[in-house]
Amino acid sequence: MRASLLQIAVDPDESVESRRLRVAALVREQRGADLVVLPELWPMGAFAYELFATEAETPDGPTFRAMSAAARDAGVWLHAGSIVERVGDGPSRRLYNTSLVLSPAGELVRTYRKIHRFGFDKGEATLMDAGGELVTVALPETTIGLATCYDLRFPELFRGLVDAGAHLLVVPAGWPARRRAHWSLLARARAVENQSYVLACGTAGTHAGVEQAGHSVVVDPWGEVLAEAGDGEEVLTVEFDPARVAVTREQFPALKDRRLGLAVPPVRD
Ligand SMILES: O=C(O)CCC(=O)C(=O)O
Repeated sequence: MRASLLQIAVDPDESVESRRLRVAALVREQRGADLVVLPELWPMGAFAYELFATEAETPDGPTFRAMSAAARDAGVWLHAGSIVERVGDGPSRRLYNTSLVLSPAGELVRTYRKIHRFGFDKGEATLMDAGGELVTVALPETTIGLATCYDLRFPELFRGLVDAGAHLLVVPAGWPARRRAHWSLLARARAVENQSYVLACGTAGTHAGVEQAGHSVVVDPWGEVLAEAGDGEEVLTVEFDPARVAVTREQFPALKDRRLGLAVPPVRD
């Protein structure tokens, strides 16, 4: 299986529409890949909070239309990263950080609304609503499980995806450079503990004053880094055998030793 991770530079001097056209052209260049992955909120940037409302769109909006045509022209499965999804209008309007997965025919196959919102008492955590549903997608070669950026810090989400049949965990992100070490460490941890491939695709550049970590990475089910990007915009292409997940889980069957339902001891003073 061949995957291309497009580590897009998100800089404020490029308009959202120009970036969409540029990214669509990059996706078209990936003909021959089985899966192409884009980062989180690449149209405007994960920290461009002031653009969330104005650039919010529905899952069949301008980003989908541009990516649909590009996926079809390239004949690839496309994890199109995430958009700010708008649901409803007026006072009842809601926003979600929503990933889109498209088939090689350009159809929208599944969406995933980011479950863990980042920012504590500001930013995404206050501007967006949280998703509540684990999402997997069956591709011809393997089953992928979806997570987004800050989700990477929550191992129980990934264990849920594995229980739902995922062999390959796809994590689009807009991770800041300041915590790059966490990004690399957590991507490997999620791969090792879940005996799964991890494809983690971040952004490059600086937007809203936040330098992005880059260093998109592909980790195999043994925790080995198969490929890692640098700091700038880059296409990271990697070939791997999805069957290695089943082999790893059989040869080192740690997942079978899980002890579920352990009683929580009472709190003592
Ligand atoms: O967890 C982190 O350090 C970064 C998370 C983040 O930037 C995001 O979810 O947008």
